[in-house]
Amino acid sequence: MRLVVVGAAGRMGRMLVKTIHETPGATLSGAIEHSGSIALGQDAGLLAGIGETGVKIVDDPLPVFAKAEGVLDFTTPEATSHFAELAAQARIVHVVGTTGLAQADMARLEAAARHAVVIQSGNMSLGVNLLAALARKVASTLGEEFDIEVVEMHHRNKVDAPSGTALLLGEAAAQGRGVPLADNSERGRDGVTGARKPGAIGFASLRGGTVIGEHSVIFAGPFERIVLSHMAEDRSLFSRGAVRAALWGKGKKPGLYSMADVLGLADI
Ligand SMILES: NC(=O)C1=CN([C@@H]2O[C@H](COP(=O)(O)OP(=O)(O)OC[C@H]3O[C@@H](n4cnc5c(N)ncnc54)[C@H](OP(=O)(O)O)[C@@H]3O)[C@@H](O)[C@H]2O)C=CC1
Ligand SMILES: O=C(O)C1=N[C@H](C(=O)O)C[C@H](O)C1
Repeated sequence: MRLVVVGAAGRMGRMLVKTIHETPGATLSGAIEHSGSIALGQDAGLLAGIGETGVKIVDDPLPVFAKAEGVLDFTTPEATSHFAELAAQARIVHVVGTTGLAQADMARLEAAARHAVVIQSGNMSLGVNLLAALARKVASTLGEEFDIEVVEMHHRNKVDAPSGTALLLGEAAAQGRGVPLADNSERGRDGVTGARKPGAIGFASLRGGTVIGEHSVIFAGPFERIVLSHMAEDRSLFSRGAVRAALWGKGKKPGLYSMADVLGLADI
């Protein structure tokens, strides 16, 4: 499958280039960065530390998408909205790992998914998607006397909070409870907040150092706590998930899919 990496000079972009190189059935057919990026003109493989691939980083996605079958996108919400439109026009698989997506960005992905396969997830790892299924199950089993808190820690350069994964886990817990997350989430507590609202799902974000990604869903009840946790140990966890998603998406009907669909976890 011919794959393009957008944001090819980023932390995930470089990891994606490496993973494509290591994956049978996948080939790097293009690498995109924004105009003005200092990476333009560089070989994507050299930048990723795998040696020369002959694929130079360029800033015009149109001719690159026209020759590809899929695009792997871990960039920014604005860039992802733009790439969604272009990928839909080219009818190629769009794997979206970008987090911090607003409702309007999700609406653009939904519109693109009418014409092409879009696979979007705040976390591409097996472990986190399994954790989400477990959080849904635990939340559906316990009553409101168990308070739910989602805690995450990431590296100092992460720009969005709560993380996409924290929101995915919060959404799973809300589904388990049978309530909409939007009406029940408590974010960014500071000052005299008053007592915790019954039924709230709380979020707390820590930032520092080089932490790749750590998440816990805490169910705090009377005199006991259940803590479900996941720790990412290497970014290749996410890039391998993304390449697997692209290969899975090839030949599927247009639509908006999740990593749970790719991993066969949607029904558990
Ligand atoms: N779903 C998942 O499993 C995972 C999701 N992520 C998410 O992926 C995203 C990227 O993370 P990370 O790699 O750490 O971030 P980086 O900032 O390292 O990478 C993003 C890259 O995209 C580039 N970029 C920005 N705008 C454009 C554009 N218009 N066209 C092309 N390239 C562009 C940036 O360039 P420049 O730096 O010059 O601005 C940068 O090189 C984040 O939202 C993060 O949360 C991360 C890991 C796993
Ligand atoms: O920005 C990151 O690094 C990560 N972002 C994703 C998120 O927001 O959850 C996934 C992973 O935790 C790493």
